[in-house]
Amino acid sequence: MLGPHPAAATQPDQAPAATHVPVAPHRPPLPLRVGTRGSPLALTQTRAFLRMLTHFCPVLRDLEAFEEHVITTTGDAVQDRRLAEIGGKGLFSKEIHEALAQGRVDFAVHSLKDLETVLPPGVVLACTLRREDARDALILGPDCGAPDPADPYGCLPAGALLGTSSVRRQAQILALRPDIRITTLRGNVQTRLDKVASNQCTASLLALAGLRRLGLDQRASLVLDPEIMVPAAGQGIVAVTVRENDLALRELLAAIEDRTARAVSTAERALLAELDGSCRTPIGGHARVIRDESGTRLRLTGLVAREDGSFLLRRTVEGAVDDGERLGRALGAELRAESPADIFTGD
Ligand SMILES: NCc1[nH]cc(CCC(=O)O)c1CC(=O)O
Repeated sequence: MLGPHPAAATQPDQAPAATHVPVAPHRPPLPLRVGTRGSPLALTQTRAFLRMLTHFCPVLRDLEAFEEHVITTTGDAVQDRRLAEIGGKGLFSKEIHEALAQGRVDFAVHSLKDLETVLPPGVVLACTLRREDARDALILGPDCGAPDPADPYGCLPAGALLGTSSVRRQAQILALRPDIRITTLRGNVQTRLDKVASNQCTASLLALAGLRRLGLDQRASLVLDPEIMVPAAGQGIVAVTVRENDLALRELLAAIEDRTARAVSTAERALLAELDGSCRTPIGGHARVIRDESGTRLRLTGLVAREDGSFLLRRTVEGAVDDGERLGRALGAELRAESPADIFTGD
């Protein structure tokens, strides 16, 4: 039914200027085909983004304007092993970007934190959307005590079984509570909540952003201060990728970009790129735009740790809002210089 997509055709340069064929820059060929993962969170994010795009761009206010293409990624297909053991980057985006490069979809919506720092050739980050809360939340099961913000892990009984597949969360909690045991917990957000509720693990840690978007944030027993639990780079930000040469779509998407989200994600992703850890290296990155009497600036916190929590290094730097790339690189280099080398080589 689709046939060759109009975007694939080159503009006829033989069209005589006298005909004044209107080439409206904001009217891309329809339908626009959006690539997305099929998890409830991915679909919720994708549909919210399409609503926003429609609101911004009235020409798309047509039910036929979009076509949703659900693409299963390696990260979706593999549920029984720790992601860190599968190895490789872009586990949640590789197949989607193949579809983009091959012209099977026109753009793709992702959780920025699942997007590799170096995108495949010909693919660019078209826009970053306003950040939802970047913090992690503690999900407590029936064996836990009452949550106390002054002592966030005090509610976890000795030897509690924490369900997580994130080495970043694991390392940070073990640094404060070495008695805690870690068990791999994968699957979508609802599955993980169910495993805590049914006591298959004592507690878990999830991004508050995902819970909020799914309307499940009442399940967050306690939200962790980013100083206690440094979030992942890009956590809470939805990002859209597009073909580098699709200038019309890039222009459209750039217009709805949230500039603060771009500034913080540039810094966080530059930090991640500089550290170039394996996915077994616990790394956190969290930037904020600070506005006070001394002006507006970017504050970036980075974290490097050992998986077992026996080493944990956290540093914060500040700089100009538009200098995130340099700031992230500099902080990454500093953290790397101060960490034992084996953390990055995985020996
Ligand atoms: N791969 C898991 C993933 N990717 C993005 C989110 C949450 C939403 C976000 O960070 O924007 C989650 C779930 C979680 O970490 O709890």
